[in-house]
Amino acid sequence: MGRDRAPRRPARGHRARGGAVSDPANGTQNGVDTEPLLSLRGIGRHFGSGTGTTHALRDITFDVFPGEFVAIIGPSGSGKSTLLNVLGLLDTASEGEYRIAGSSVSSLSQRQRDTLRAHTLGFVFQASHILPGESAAENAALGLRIQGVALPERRAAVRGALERLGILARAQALGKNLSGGERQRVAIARAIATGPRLLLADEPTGALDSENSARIIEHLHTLNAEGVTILVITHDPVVAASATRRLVLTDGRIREEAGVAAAPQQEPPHHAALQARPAHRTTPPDRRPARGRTRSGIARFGDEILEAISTHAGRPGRTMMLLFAFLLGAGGLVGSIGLSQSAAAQVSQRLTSAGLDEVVVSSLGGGIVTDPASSTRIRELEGVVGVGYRAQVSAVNARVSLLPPGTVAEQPGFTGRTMYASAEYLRLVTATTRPASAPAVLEATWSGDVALVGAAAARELGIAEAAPGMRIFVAGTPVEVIGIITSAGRESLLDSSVVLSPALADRVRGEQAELVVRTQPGYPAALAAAIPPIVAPGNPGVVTVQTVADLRALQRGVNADLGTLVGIISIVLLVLACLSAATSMYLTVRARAAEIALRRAVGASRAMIWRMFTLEGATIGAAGGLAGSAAGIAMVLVASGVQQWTPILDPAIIGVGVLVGTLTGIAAAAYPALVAARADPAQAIRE
Ligand SMILES: Nc1ncnc2c1ncn2[C@@H]1O[C@H](COP(=O)(O)OP(=O)(O)OP(=O)(O)O)[C@@H](O)[C@H]1O
Repeated sequence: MGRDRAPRRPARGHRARGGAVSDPANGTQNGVDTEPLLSLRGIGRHFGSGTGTTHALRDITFDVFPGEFVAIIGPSGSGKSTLLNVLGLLDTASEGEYRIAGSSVSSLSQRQRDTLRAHTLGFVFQASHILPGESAAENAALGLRIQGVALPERRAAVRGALERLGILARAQALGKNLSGGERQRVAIARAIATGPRLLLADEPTGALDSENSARIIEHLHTLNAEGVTILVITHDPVVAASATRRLVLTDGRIREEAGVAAAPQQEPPHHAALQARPAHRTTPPDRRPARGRTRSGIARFGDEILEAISTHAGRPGRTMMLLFAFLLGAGGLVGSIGLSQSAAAQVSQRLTSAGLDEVVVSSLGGGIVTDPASSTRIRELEGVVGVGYRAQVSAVNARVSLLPPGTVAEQPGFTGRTMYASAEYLRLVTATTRPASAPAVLEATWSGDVALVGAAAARELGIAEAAPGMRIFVAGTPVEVIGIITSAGRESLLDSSVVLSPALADRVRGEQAELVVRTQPGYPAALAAAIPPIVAPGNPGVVTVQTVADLRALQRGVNADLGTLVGIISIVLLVLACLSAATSMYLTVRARAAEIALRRAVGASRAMIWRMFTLEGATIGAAGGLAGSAAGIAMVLVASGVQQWTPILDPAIIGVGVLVGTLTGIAAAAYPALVAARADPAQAIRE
């Protein structure tokens, strides 16, 4: 259907029903177009179902021929916008047949509909839907960008369109700085830059004063005179009067306004601008720009990335928030990887410094270890360099303070370690003291209750120097500080330790007593086997011997634990970053509904919209990842500096940060991009 025969293309004042088509072979008669550009037969559109059904359009039948200027008028709610959306392929009719240039739209794929919208149709909306952060020229180029038209052609077409609308001088002004009239002219420039055959305009003068309205009407007529078919929805009687044909919609039904054939010949009374309206042409010239050169896939992708970046630049507040979310995620990841690697290296370094020359002996209950005979027997074994003694004192037992307990209301608790150690132990771990003789004094039982204090412990306790009469209190007992450990040697914890003399052992209980046996290189394994029967001949099973080989297994365990911990922290941080970014992007999609609809209207496919938001996520994620890498590296450097570790920073970690940021950005954008791609443009354009 839709091919009712009529003798020739009606010049003006067509019937509302049964528009004419003749000569299907070429659609012309004597050089005059006879095939309708638009043909509607029995079109209906209803929303909802059952008793709540709204019939917005009912049995709409009419044709629009090339070169016509048709006004659709009607009261509010009569279905005008719905009709325009159906005509513009932003919405689909519930029933009837709609043909554009002879092709039934119901047989077209979504992609073909997008292409048809991009190349054949141009839209001008009541709210001009100008992108506020982009210049007038960039706004006008939107359709061409979506079509992938090469830059020189794009520039030329945009320049031509802006010039025709008399707004070239404002080409570089941002959309948000344009006046209402200027916006609408840019919107028309955007619509015509792609060289459409049909311009669909919804209340193009609705928000304008009479002077600006007159200019817009003039421009529409100039375009019409150049061959663009115009279909305009309007409440403005002047626009309606200037059309060559008027269709009236009432309650979703259409009728041709009686006696309109002569209407276009009359000059509208109060728009002087229209006096210059050119005569209506029957055969429009083909105004479509040559589309020989479109951008290659890579160049288009580059354009899309630039567009994503420019979108971020146009919304600095939101961009900073998103950037911060990704910065935290990627920074946490990079920082925790760097810190765990540095910490693992530190553990390795400790173990290496323990070297292959150490055996640690402990026993159940500790009695065997504390027996001086055990040390003497071990010392006699081949390969033994020395035997040192150490024992921990639990914090509960130690209660170290500078002033006697109870003399001041509250004393800060000492957070370091309290231990017993023999002078030989201090020598074996190569600790140094001031005075150098302090370790020997520590062991001499006649010296009474004395202690050595590590440099960091001394700072914490507020001890400047070991001096006669300088005391601390350990479990309420006054203890003289006889020296400061100036260098902790191989046992770095000594720095923050208080080392007590054995004379205190009867009042302050020690635990985990151990003998540290320093050996010649290569002896630990043999000594580990030899020591238990020597120190506990009757029951060697109560003796535990640890060598560095055991500690290496421990190191692997520690590294694995650190790795797991880092993994969990990183995943939590990334998930949080992803969730907060996804929320923000989802809100953005909602806020940009009109922009999405506009892009769909000028020909963007669903895939393009999906790509646009995904690229926005990827670019902000990559930027956040880069910033996060920098922050993470700074964190590792600062923490290592404070801990006096050697920072371990693999340069590849920057790449990891950027990659993880990008992937998180894509993941965050996935759902919002899908929502955007699926958005109903007809619905969004109303909002
Ligand atoms: N998505 C929708 N869901 C439900 N009802 C809808 C939807 N779109 C339009 N309608 C209804 O269809 C009818 C026609 O609406 P439409 O917006 O096309 O009218 P209009 O003539 O353009 O009105 P106005 O001049 O006020 O913009 C109205 O009753 C409207 O509420």
